[in-house]
Amino acid sequence: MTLSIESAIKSFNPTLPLAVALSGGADSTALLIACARRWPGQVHALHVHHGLQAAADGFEAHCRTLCTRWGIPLRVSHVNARPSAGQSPEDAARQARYGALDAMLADQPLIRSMALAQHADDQVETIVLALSRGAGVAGLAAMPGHWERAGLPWHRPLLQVSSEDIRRWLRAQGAAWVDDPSNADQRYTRNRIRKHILPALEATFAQFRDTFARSAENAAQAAELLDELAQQDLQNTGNPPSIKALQTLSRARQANALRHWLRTTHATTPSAAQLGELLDQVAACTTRGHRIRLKVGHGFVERKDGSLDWYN
Ligand SMILES: Nc1ncnc2c1ncn2[C@@H]1O[C@H](COP(=O)(O)OP(=O)(O)OP(=O)(O)O)[C@@H](O)[C@H]1O
Repeated sequence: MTLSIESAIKSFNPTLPLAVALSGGADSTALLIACARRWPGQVHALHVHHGLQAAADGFEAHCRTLCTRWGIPLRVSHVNARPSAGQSPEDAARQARYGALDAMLADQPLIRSMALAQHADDQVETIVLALSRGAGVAGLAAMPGHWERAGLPWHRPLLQVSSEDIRRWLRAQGAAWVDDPSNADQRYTRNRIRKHILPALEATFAQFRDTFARSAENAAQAAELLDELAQQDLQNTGNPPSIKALQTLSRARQANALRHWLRTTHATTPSAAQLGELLDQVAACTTRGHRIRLKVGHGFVERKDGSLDWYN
C-alpha cells in the first residue's frame, strides 16, 4: 500500500544520528525536512556537488539555504564524475556520488545510519528499466529498502510514497526545491519511462505501485534463494569450480552457480550468450584433451586441469 510521508517516517526507525543524502530535489528535500522534524538535532545532510552539471551550483545553494533555515548541519563534497570507456554518464555520476557519500560518512563517525530518498515511482521505473534490459530476478528485485554498506545501515524510507504525494506535501509545508533539468532529458531511458510508461500504467492499473512493489519483493526473495543455492553448489564444486562436479548439476543450476562464481569471485557478469556458450562447453568437456577458452564478462574462462579458471 502506498503511504503518506508522515506514515512512512513514523514507521522508520533508524539508529541516530541519521544522515540524509540531499540532492536538493523534491524527494530528498522532503525526506530531510520530515526527518529533521521527527528527530530535531539528530539529523545531518550530505550533498554531493556534481562538477559536470551546469545546474550544480544552484543545487548546492538550495541545500545551504534549506539547512540554514532548519538548523541542520550540512556537508558538501565536490566531485568530477567523468565516465570511463563504456560507462554511461548516469553510472559515472552514481559511482562518484556513492564514493563521496562514503568518504563523508567515514569522516563523521558519529553518524549511525544513512537515508536516501527514492520513492514508489522510482521503484516502478527501476523495475521497468530492469525488464527493458532482460534482467533476471536479481535485477527485478529493484531497490532494497534497507541494506548495509561499509558497516552502516542504509535506508530508503520513502519507497512506499508516491512522487505526487511528496510534491503535494512539500507545497503544503511551503518548502522549496530545485528541479534537476536533466530529469526532463528524453535521451535517458529512465526519463522516457517516467514520461510515457508511468502515466499509461496509472491509467491502466490504478494499484501499479503496490503490485509492482510486491513483484519486486517476490523477485528479491527468489534472488536470495538462488544465491543460497549457488553458495551450496559452489561448496560442492569447489572454487574454482570443477568441471566434473558442475556436470552433475542441471543446466539451470550450473548457470546459477557459474553466474554467482563470476560475480562474487571475479566481479564480472556474463552476457546470456556467453553463459550459454560456457554451459555448452562444460557439457561437451568429456575428454582430457578438450580445451575451453571463452570471452566471459570482461575477461576469459579457460579450462585448467579439471576446473574452470577466469582471468583478464
Ligand atoms: N547530488 C547528490 N547529493 C547527495 N545525495 C544525492 C545526490 N543526488 C542524489 N542523491 C540521493 O540519491 C537519491 C536518488 O538519486 P536520484 O538521482 O534518483 O534522485 P534525484 O532525482 O536527485 O531525487 P531527489 O528529488 O531526491 O533529489 C536521492 O533521493 C538522494 O537521496
